Amino acid sequence: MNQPHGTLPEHARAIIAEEEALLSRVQETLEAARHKTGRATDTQGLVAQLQVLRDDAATAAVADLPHLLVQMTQTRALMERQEAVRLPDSQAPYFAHLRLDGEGGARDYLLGRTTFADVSAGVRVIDWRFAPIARVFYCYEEGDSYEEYFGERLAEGTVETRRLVVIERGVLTRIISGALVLERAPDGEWHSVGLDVTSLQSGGAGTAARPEFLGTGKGARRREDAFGVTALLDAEQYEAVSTGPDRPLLVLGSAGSGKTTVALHRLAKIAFDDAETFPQSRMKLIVPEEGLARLSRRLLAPLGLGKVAVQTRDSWLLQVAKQAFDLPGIKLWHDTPPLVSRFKRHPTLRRALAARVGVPKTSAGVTLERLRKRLADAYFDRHFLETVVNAARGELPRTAIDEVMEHTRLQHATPLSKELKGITDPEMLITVDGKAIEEDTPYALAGTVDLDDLPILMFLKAQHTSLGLERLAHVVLDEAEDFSLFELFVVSRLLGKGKSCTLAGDEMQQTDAGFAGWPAVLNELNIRDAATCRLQVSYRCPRPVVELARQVLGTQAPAAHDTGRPGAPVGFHHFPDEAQAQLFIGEALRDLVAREPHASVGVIASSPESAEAVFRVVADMPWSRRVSDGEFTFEPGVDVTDVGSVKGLEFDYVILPDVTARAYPVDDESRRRLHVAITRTSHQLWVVSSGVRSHLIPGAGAAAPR
Ligand SMILES: Nc1ncnc2c1ncn2[C@@H]1O[C@H](COP(=O)(O)OP(=O)(O)OP(=O)(O)O)[C@@H](O)[C@H]1O
Repeated sequence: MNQPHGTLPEHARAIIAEEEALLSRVQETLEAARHKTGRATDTQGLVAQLQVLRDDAATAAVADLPHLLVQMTQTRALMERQEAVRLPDSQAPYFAHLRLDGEGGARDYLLGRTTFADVSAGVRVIDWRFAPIARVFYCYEEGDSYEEYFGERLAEGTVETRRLVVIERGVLTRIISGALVLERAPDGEWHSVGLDVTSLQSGGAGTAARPEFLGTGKGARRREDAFGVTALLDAEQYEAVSTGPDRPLLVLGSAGSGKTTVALHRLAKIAFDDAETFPQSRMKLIVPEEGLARLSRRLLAPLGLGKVAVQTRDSWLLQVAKQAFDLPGIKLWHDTPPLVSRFKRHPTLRRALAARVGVPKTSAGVTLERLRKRLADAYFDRHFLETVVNAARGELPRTAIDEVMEHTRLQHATPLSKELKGITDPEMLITVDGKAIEEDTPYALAGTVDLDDLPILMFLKAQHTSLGLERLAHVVLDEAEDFSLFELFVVSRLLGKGKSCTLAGDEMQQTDAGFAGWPAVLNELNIRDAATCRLQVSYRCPRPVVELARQVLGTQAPAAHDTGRPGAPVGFHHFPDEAQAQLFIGEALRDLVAREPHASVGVIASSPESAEAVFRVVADMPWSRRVSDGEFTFEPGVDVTDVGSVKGLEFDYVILPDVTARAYPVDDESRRRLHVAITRTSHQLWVVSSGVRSHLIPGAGAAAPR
């Protein structure tokens, strides 16, 4: 597959020469522009640039006009604000090369992150968000005829060249032209290598890896982030990204199909197309977990969206609740029993509570404390709780009723501090180990509010009066299947009349039972007319992983459209006891990290406790990290974590250390949890078990567990 430069065919060498010459020209032109703006005072430099642009515009072809006009507008705006001109980064000024043969003859366009044109030098770097040219790039193949509106006028022509290029630290290192992939080795020699576009981002094609051997060579060498996914968006994704800013959009698709990618690129395009209506300060991304919040911030920065606020659902809820109730703080209880939490998040509670509230008569009594008491009345009403549980049709066990009542009783008990207010000596309110007297006792719950209650309390308040929340210009909800109807209700209050929002989700990844369904989600947000796109291509996971994930889902699995690219087979390893399994994992990790020091590895346990146990075997290694609060660093190395923390994330290698019958019993929720863990894999997956292996893994025995 590997063909060195000397033996490359003539046309491949011509492509390399052409791309290298083009890059040199761009870098020289950029250098000159930088020199010009650096020498003059800012304003003088801008005036000069505007003059050049005007001259260009006077002689430009139709296809050039739109981006020249954009650049003129931007330059004028900068002049008004007395800011310096932003030029593309000459270390990586663009990521794609498009040559169009149209009415004015052949023209080269380079897609990058910042627009820059010097038409006299034949240099046109176009921001990928800039519609007419970008649309041709994303929606047409080399050799296709195109017909697109450039401004008011219809432009026609042929796509002569469509190439992806990787420029790292100012050097061209990769060219992809159709099926031809050319790579520059560190010694400067060019080679032709095999094509696997879908895995470009993570390093290359699948190899003939064996299931019992961890490692496919992907993490052996350092990978630069030069080849951003922006260059790879497929036509379907680009269409979704280009949905008009006012239209709500629901992005659906299986794990790793690019939902987050689409949502974030849409945000970038909206901000670019109409920065005045959609300033970054009024756009927000809300995600269920800290790990995904951190990843999203990293992905937003190169898209120029560093000022968009990214919040976890919990921190967002607390922030809006404080605003809605005009309180500096709310005493939260963070250890809500899982069943109580599930009850409070279930869609049937939303319906039952709406019916119970009835038509409000007065806006008096909407303080947090008053509403908290009213909500407690409902939680103490056994008949009401039974109605909710019955309506859930088996998704909520009957034991939830007593658990909710007991939990509410503890939260509404008189705080110990009040009961003991006769005691004036503060020393007497401290235990021998220095803790407050109610700590670690049921009294600690007294006077607290569950996080899950915050949206319910806001819902109750909104029945009487406005929540007084600041409106947002655009909201993105990632992993939208994890938002309860009450939370969506609060989101709808943030959107106001605009309704500009993007929801990305996959019902197969809901972490707890009780997803209301997409129609109910859209209904709650009052966006029944939302555009919907269903992404079909599985980009993250190789085929063996996709197939296992589908088998684990069983009858819940949606119809298959695409089963991913070829890749390493899944390794199944079974041991009589846990200690053996952990030692085996420790050895395999040491070996892998020695061979592939730049790989990212996720050891994803079924629970935090199990993650803690596995971590012990590698805790002393400098490359191992125990990630418990979503504090991922996204550096090479091994993250030992649990399935509750990894939604939306991905690793080159994934090891599931405890796929036992106890950790993943045969029920729908376990199926979805295991499916989430499996689909974090971008290269190779190992499923490790001890004792009794989970029956969710198909062909127990046939898949050669050891
Ligand atoms: N068109 C594409 N070509 C190549 N890679 C892509 C493409 N679109 C997305 N990817 C890559 O696929 C991976 C998964 O993308 P993303 O995280 O957006 O998927 P997702 O559907 O949100 O996943 P999840 O369901 O796990 O949340 C990322 O590495 C992303 O960069």
